[in-house]
Amino acid sequence: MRALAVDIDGTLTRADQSLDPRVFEPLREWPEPVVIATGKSLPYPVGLCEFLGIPVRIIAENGGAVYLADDDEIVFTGDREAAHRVIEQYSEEGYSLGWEGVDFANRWRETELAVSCDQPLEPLREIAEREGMRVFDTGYAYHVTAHDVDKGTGLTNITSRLGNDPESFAVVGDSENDAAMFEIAGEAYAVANADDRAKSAADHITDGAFVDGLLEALEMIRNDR
Ligand SMILES: O=C(O)COP(=O)(O)O
Ligand SMILES: [Mg+2]
Repeated sequence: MRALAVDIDGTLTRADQSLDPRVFEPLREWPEPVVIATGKSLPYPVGLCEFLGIPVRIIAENGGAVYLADDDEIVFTGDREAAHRVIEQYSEEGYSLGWEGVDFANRWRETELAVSCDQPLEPLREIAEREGMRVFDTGYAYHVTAHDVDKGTGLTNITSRLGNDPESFAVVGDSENDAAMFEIAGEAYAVANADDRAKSAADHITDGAFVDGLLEALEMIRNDR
């Protein structure tokens, strides 16, 4: 059976972004390592692994922060200063990060910055490009991220530390921030609600959306043994 890397938003969640309780048992019982790969900052996937009751193996911040319980080390990559420069210029043009109240999207974020989808995307992309950065539109946030960081580099980092390779992983996700890991994994599944970029990088597109799609993918991965 392959090891597993799964995205959070759009893949383990329902349409309202709440965790679908059907993910608990299959992830707990998966016989190979399970990696939670997300654009969210570290506390979210750490908490998720702890509440699921699985070892903490995570790719956070779109690959900017990678932690493995196996060697108990966090590896950071990215260009936080450049992300700040992008947001500074974006603010000068009259826009903002856009999060209401306390900004939990960025509070613990260490290698990139995330802008609310309420804000305009095009000026953000233009400024990011000028600063040598890029923007991932996950459908849940716009992430200002360095070009040499993505969930694919995160997965490569994980596999080099686990002593296997990305080919030994099956991955499931829903958006353009998953595409890089889709391209290097042994098998890649986009759930039906995935964006076009994720769908075109995937080997399979599930019939079901959200966790219906995840469960369908897990069944196919099990049967492929
Ligand atoms: O943080 C986001 O924007 C999306 O998170 P995800 O990568 O878990 O879907
Ligand atoms: Mg997602």
